[in-house]
Amino acid sequence: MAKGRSREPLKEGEKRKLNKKNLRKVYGVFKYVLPYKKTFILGMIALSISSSVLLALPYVVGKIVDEAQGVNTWFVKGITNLGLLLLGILFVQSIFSFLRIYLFARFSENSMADLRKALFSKFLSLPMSFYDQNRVGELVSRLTADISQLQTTFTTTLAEFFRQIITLVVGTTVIFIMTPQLSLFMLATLPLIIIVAMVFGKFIRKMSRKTQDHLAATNVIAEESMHGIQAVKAFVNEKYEYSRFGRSVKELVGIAIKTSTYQGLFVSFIIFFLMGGIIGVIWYGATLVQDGVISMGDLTSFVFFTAFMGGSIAGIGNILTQIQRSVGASERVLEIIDEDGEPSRTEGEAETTKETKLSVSFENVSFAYPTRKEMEVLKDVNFKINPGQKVALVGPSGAGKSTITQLIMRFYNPDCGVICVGETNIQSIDLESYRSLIGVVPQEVILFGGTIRENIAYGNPEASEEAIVEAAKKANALEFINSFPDGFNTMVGERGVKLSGGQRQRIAIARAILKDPKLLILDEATSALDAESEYLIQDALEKLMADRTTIIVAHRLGTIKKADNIFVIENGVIAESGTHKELKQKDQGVYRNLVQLQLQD
Ligand SMILES: Nc1ncnc2c1ncn2[C@@H]1O[C@H](COP(=O)(O)OP(=O)(O)OP(=O)(O)O)[C@@H](O)[C@H]1O
Repeated sequence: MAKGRSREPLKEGEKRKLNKKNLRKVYGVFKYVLPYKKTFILGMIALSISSSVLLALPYVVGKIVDEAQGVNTWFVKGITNLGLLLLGILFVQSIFSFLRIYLFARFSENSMADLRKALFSKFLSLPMSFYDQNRVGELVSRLTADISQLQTTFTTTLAEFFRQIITLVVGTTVIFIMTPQLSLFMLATLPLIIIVAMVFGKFIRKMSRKTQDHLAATNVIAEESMHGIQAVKAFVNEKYEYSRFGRSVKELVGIAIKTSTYQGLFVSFIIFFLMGGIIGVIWYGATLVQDGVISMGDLTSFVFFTAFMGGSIAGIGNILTQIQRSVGASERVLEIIDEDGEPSRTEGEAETTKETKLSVSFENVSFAYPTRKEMEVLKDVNFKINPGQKVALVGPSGAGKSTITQLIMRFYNPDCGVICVGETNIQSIDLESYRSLIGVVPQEVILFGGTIRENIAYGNPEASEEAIVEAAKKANALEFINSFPDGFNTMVGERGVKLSGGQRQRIAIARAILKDPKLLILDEATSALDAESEYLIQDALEKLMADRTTIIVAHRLGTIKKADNIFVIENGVIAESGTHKELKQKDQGVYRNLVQLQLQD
C-alpha cells in the first residue's frame, strides 16, 4: 500500500538547499553509482590531470614573454622550445579531456540506466492505490526529467565543479608564490566586486522572471478572451475585455521598464567597477614591473591565471544551482523507490489452486477506495460463484460492479471479509501465480505499440505461432488480420493501422483465449457496434466462456439472459440474485426496473 504521502506536483527546476539533511537524502542514489566507482575514480584522475596541465599554460606563456625580453631564468630556454612545450601541454590536456568526458559519460550512463530500470520496475510493482493518488504524467517525469537532471550532474556538473575548484586552489597558490604583492592587491579588490556583481545579477534574473511571468499572465487574458469570444460578444463585453488587457499591459510596461533600468545599472556597474578593478590590478602590476619587482612574463602569467580563475568563479553559481536541482530530483526519485510494492502474499503458504474451474466467493466483504476512505463502495457483500458458472453483475452506474472485479483481481484488498477461490483465501496465494489464473477482457481494450502478433501473444508470451493463429481464429479475428497486407505483422497503434473498436475487442478476446484462464472477467462494452461486429464478438466470447467460470459486468440484455446467475448490485450491496426468468417476475424488483429503464436489448 502507498503511504499516502502527499506528492504535490513540483515545479520544473525545483531546487533544494544544500544542507546536511538534504544531502543525506541523496545517499540513496549512491547505491546506483557505487558499482561504477572505478570508472568514476579514473575519470577524476583524468580530470585532475587535465585541469592541472591546463594551469601550466599561463605559467609557460609568462616564461615565453620573459624569454622574448631576455630575462628568462627558468630551466627551459628558447622561444621554440617553450612554444613546443606549450603545444605538448595542449596535447596532453586534450587527451585527458577526452578521457575525462568518456569516463564520466560511461559512469553516468551506466549508473543512471540502473536507476531508470529500478524506478520502472518499482512503477510496475506499485499497487493500484498508488496510481489513484498520483498522476501518470507526473510519474513519467521522474523517469525522464528527474533522471536526466541527475545524469547531467553526474556527466558534466560534478566534473565541472571539481575542475573549477582545482582551478581556483591551484591558481591561487601559484599566483601567490609567483607574485605575492599583486595577488594580495587583487584579492583585496576583485572578489568583493565579483560577489556584489553576483548578488546584483541574481536580483536582475529575478526581475526578468517577474517580467516574463507578467507577460504570460497578459497573454492568458488575451487567450481567454479569444477562446470565449462568443461569450464576450454575446454579453457585449468587448470594452471590459479590452480594459482588462490594457490594465495588464500597462502593468507589464511598468515592470519591464523597471527591470531594464536595473539591467542598465548592472551593465554600468560591471563596466565601471569590474573593469575598473581589472584595470587597477593591471595598473598596479605595471608599476611592479616598472620597479623591477616582477617581470613582464610574471604579469602576463598573472593575467592569464586570473582570467581562468574569474571564469571558474563565474561558473560556480550556475553549478551550485544545478547541484541543488539534482538534490531535488534525487529526492523525488528516491521517494518512489522507497514506496512499498504490492504485497505478494499476506498470510499462509503459497498455494496455487489446482482446480481446473474455479469457484469464487465473497464472505462479508466491505471495501472503500484508499483515496476515498469515507465512502464505502461495497457493504458486507456475500456471494458464491460455482465452478464453470457464468454470472452477470448488473446494476446502475456507480453501484460497485467494477469494484467487485478489481477486488477479485487483487488490485485492492478488502477492508473487511475474505475473498476465496476454491477454499483458499486469495491473499494467501502468491500474487503472480494468482493473477495468472485470471483472464480479463476489458471494456476499453488497450493495445500496445507493436504488431498484432505481439498484442495477441501478450496473453502468453511463450505461445507458439500455431497457438496464436488458433486463438485469433477462435476470436473471429483471423479474417480481418489476414485482410491486412502484413497480416500478423501489421503494426497497430500510432505507427500503424488503427483498429476499430470491434477489432480491438477481438484481439483482446484472442489474448484471453491464449491465456486460457481458469477464471474469466468480462467487462462488457457499453458502446453499440454494428450488427456484424456484434455477432462476431458474441460468438467469440461464447467460445471463450465455454466451460469456464466467468464473471461478466453486463450491459446487454442478450448476455444477461444467458447467464446462469445474475447479481443485481445497488449501492454496494447485492440487492437481488437469480436467473433472468426469476428476477423478471419479481414485482417492484430492482432488476425488473433496471431492465425497463436501462439495459439495451
Ligand atoms: N479508483 C477509485 N478511487 C476512488 N473511487 C472510485 C474508484 N473507482 C471507482 N470509484 C467509486 O466507487 C463507486 C463504484 O464504482 P464502480 O466503478 O465499481 O461502479 P460500476 O457499478 O462498475 O459503474 P459503471 O457501470 O458506471 O462502470 C463509484 O462511486 C465510483 O465513483
